[in-house]
Amino acid sequence: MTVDRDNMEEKLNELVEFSRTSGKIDMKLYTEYDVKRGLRDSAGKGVLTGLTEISDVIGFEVTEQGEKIPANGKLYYQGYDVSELVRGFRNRRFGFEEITYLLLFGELPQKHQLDDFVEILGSFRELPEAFTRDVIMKAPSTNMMNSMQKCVLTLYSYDKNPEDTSIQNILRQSLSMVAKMPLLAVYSYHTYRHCFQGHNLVIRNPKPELSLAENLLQMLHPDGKYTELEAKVLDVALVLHAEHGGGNNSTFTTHVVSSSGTDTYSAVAASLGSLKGPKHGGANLKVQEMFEDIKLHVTDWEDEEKLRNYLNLILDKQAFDHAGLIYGMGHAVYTESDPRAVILKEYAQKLSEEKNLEKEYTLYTTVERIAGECIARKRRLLKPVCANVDFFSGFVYTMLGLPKELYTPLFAIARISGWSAHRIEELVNSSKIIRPAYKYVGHHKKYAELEER
Ligand SMILES: CC(=O)SCCNC(=O)CCNC(=O)[C@H](O)C(C)(C)COP(=O)(O)OP(=O)(O)OC[C@H]1O[C@@H](n2cnc3c(N)ncnc32)[C@H](O)[C@@H]1OP(=O)(O)O
Ligand SMILES: O=C([O-])CC(=O)C(=O)O
Repeated sequence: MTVDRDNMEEKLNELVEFSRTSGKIDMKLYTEYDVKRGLRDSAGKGVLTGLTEISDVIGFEVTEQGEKIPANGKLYYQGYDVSELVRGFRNRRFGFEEITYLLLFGELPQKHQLDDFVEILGSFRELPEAFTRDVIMKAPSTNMMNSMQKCVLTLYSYDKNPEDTSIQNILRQSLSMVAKMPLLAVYSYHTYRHCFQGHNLVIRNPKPELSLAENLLQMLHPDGKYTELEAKVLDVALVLHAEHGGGNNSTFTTHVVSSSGTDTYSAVAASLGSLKGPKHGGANLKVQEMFEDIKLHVTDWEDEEKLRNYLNLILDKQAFDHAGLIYGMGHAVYTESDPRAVILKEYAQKLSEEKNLEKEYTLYTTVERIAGECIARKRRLLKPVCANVDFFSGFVYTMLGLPKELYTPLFAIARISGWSAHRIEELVNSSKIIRPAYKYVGHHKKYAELEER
């Protein structure tokens, strides 16, 4: 049968129109039934759906009178202030491994415990035989997050015990995932460059004695070389992205999916899908694209008025991707500041001085300042809007020579530690399937035979 493409397009367009109109719900009903849209109350506060000891995300202070006021953000991993943790291992190589241990087991490791843990991770840092050829290089993708999802799902087939949801088995699978994630990302990237851009394909093996950050860099660069500074900054970035409470979209996905009793590979693939979204981890790539767009349209970066006008056009859906969002700005919890953005901003400043990119850094900080005001005014927000973790990360990665295709995968390489800790916490504590309610607001109808419709 030959397909009439034009006719098919028309038929599909009709269905598109049905999809647009049939599911449209009157916004007033959300208020009438007090629906917690986005699982948030009318003040924007998240609905309490779980308890966790893994991390604490703080965006407000409570006064003696019990009033909640915006404050500089604080983030604690298992009770430890993340800013202190980052300062604490300034001169050590395995910050991310140490933090992964902390998130999973609740305490900072002693020296011998960290050494053993690094050795265990190193032993998992290899792919099954011919996996790169048979899985990563087959049906390559232009998006590394999708490529990683495919790889994660396929690793199920290579696991001799994939379905067992005992904590022992889930921990084994989780550590294996933490160790393998950089390989999946970097090899997917090399494959993409080879298949879509015609570059030579160089696959470098991981080295068990190197940290995860060092391994990532040595596998990424064809000559395997990297500087100590590059490895250190990347290690810090991974630590800062490793965990953010149970309510963030990808970790909540981990909770939802794990609560059904599914396997680890399915849970990780689902969380990767969530993290990819531009309102979540995918924002780091969007920020970079947004800045390219701003630079194209506002030539004088010091002209604050022109920058403000352009940001307002973005918010009015008249510029950039027409989504009405200034990426890298705003957060569901933080108000005055996101502590991770504060740290990444410091690195951005230092690196921009080294690379003679001070003008670019100033553009970022100007947009950061103006965008907060513009968003608050346009969206009539009473709380301050700050830069989030995604605002400076892409700029930092670019200065480290990391390609934009790997920005969101880098987030995933880090956040797998948090997802794993939360998956275990979900299964240790709760046997209750997560199942909120949706109120039916349609109309019941009488069935009509095909000929009578
Ligand atoms: C790792 C991370 O996930 S960090 C976040 C990364 N995402 C981004 O940077 C994308 C841009 N930012 C946003 O879209 C939002 O700030 C989010 C998704 C991060 C948080 O959204 P919310 O929890 O709804 O934030 P909040 O309650 O403060 O928002 C209030 C209103 O301001 C809007 N708003 C908040 N930030 C922005 C922004 N950067 N640009 C435009 N509008 C914004 C929200 O869309 C919301 O409008 P709505 O009520 O009509 O939906
Ligand atoms: O907590 C959130 O909503 C988003 C998130 O994952 C983060 O900021 O790291």
